[in-house]
Amino acid sequence: MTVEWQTIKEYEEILFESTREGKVVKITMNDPKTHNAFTPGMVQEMIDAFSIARDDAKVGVIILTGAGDLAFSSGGNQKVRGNGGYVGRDGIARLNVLDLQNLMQHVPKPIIAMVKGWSIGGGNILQLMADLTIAADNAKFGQTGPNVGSFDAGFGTGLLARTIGAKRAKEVWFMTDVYDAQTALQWGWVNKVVPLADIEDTTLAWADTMLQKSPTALRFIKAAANAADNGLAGLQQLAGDATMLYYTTDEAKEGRDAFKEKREPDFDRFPKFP
Ligand SMILES: CC(C)(COP(=O)(O)OP(=O)(O)OC[C@H]1O[C@@H](n2cnc3c(N)ncnc32)[C@H](O)[C@@H]1OP(=O)(O)O)[C@@H](O)C(=O)NCCC(=O)NCCSC(=O)c1cc(O)c2ccccc2c1O
Repeated sequence: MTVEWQTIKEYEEILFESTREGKVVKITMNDPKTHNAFTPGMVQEMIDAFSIARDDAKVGVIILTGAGDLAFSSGGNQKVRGNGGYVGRDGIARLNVLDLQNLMQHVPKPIIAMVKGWSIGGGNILQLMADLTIAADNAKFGQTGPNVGSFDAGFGTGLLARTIGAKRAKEVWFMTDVYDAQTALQWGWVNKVVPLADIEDTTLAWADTMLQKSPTALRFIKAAANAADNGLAGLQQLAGDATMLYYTTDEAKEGRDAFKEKREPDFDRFPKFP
């Protein structure tokens, strides 16, 4: 089925669109001539788009994908790699994809990676950071770091090991082989494999299902799923969500209002639940 996408904001290196009356947004890495390799500029644009999606209370699900049918992403653009990182329009070398990885874990809404073709290097780590992955039957997964003088020893190694198992993660990094979609499915690297022609419909069907669920429940499940692995940062996320909920209660409002009204708070009337 053809889906109508509306542009939310114009960028140079990504597309940022919405459908379902703004409830589902799609961020598309848009440089098909390099298999959607990312530059610092493209990463900065994705950070901006994810931040907009995070702040928009209408948005329930975020899709991350690559332009065209041949690639999700081939990772960091080696043609702009300098010394100490990837060099952006400002001439500064940086690894700002690490900021994007963190943001993807902090955005309190489900992120679906919609993977067609190559999912390689840092691109594959972005699909790993997504909460769910729908892969087309032409998808190919792998890490190339040791071939090109790079590695991601953070989420790219640790989260991969937690996702597909330590032995398999080490194989992926040490051997730098390419794995097809069925193998990725069997290893728990992706959630579902569908024919290429069906991938957008399937991804939207999953998004539609999640839109029917309690957004607060999904928010806490995402935070809880990441909390133990992320130490105090994971606890901070979960605790921040709890504080946000607490602020909506009459009990918390009483504390705020008493301060503003220069009186003692009356917390005695609130139940002490078991
Ligand atoms: C992905 C491929 C296996 C596809 O091979 P294929 O034969 O199908 O296509 P071509 O090789 O002919 O590619 C077509 C066209 O695209 C250009 N291209 C492909 N990938 C990149 C890339 N990553 N950067 C720049 N350009 C790319 C290619 O040169 C061709 O254009 P021409 O004009 O030259 O014809 C194969 O392309 C491939 O292996 N690509 C490289 C994959 C790779 O090594 N990626 C980088 C890994 S490192 C990384 O991503 C990374 C990024 C970070 O930001 C990190 C941050 C912190 C820690 C670690 C990081 C990290 O590891």
